[in-house]
Amino acid sequence: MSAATPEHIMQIGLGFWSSKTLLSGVELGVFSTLADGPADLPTLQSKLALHPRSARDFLDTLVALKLLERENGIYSNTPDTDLYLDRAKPSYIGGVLEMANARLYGFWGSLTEALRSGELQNEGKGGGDNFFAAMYADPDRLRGFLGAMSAISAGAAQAIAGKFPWSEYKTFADIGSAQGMVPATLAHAHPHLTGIGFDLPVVKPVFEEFIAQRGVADRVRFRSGNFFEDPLPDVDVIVMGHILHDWDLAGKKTLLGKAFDALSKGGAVIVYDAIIDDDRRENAFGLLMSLNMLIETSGGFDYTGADCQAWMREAGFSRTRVEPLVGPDSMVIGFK
Ligand SMILES: C[S@@+](CC[C@H](N)C(=O)[O-])C[C@H]1O[C@@H](n2cnc3c(N)ncnc32)[C@H](O)[C@@H]1O
Repeated sequence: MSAATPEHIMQIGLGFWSSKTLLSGVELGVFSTLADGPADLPTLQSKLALHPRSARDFLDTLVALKLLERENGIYSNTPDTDLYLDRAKPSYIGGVLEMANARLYGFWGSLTEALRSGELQNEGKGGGDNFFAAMYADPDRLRGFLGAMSAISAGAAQAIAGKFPWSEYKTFADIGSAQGMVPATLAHAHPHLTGIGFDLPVVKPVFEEFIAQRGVADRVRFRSGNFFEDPLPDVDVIVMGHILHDWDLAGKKTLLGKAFDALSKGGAVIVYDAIIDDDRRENAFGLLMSLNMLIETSGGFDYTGADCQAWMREAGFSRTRVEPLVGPDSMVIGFK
């Protein structure tokens, strides 16, 4: 029998110390600055406008957290932070962390209140605009959010391009496409495919710019629409990534029913999210994501593969299966 220790409890209980140190590092541009070249403490203190009191503690904390390296007093990025946290590189994933720092970090402070009230705790608290309306009223936040979605979905997009039998299909639509990471990745990997990114009208210019940059504008088009009010495009495959978890059970079932109606016979729907394991005890990220939906939405929640397959069968899909993608994400496929 293993002896009890407080270590695990304390690591989780004070986990926000490490989290916020990284988020402030991204906000201050520590990693982008060091991507220009290694630097010593006085140089960084001046370039990052840090007060002398804690500059050394801050940078050495990042060293101890294995997010920076230090040799003979000279700080540099690790290979990971240089690739993923330098704003000048296309591989930058800091958009998600900037969003977490600017929004979620504060909103999660109200988790206890949310658990008691069942009410969201973000910009929409107290009956304001819904999450997307509030976010999309500000062009900078719109771009930031859509870019963050691309960073979150890049790995899943590659896995979906590799794991689904695309050679059997010709057309697809990505419903709630954001900037278009999934359509761009699918079109790039499979030159026989043509696709549609379907999202709210305000997303169009950001989508079209991204698709042109990726060189697939001849095969991927944008369609403006509201997925609760408008019909979904008639295609062979419908993808819904990080969509179903935003909505309550009725909304989830409505979207799956609309996908079934729009698909051609023999078509398929691919739903991906941080799908929770059926026993609801392993995928901590998926369960935390569901709490994040409590903070961010009025009825959204994450779900297991068994839940989603049952909803798909209820919508009319005849065969369903779950396949892991990358990290905490899995896809649930339903065949019409
Ligand atoms: C959480 S993001 C997911 C983006 C992308 N599928 C991914 O996985 O990275 C949800 C997307 O749904 C879009 N959306 C929200 N409500 C919508 C609606 N009623 N009709 C169409 N799109 C909507 C948002 O604009 C946003 O791009």
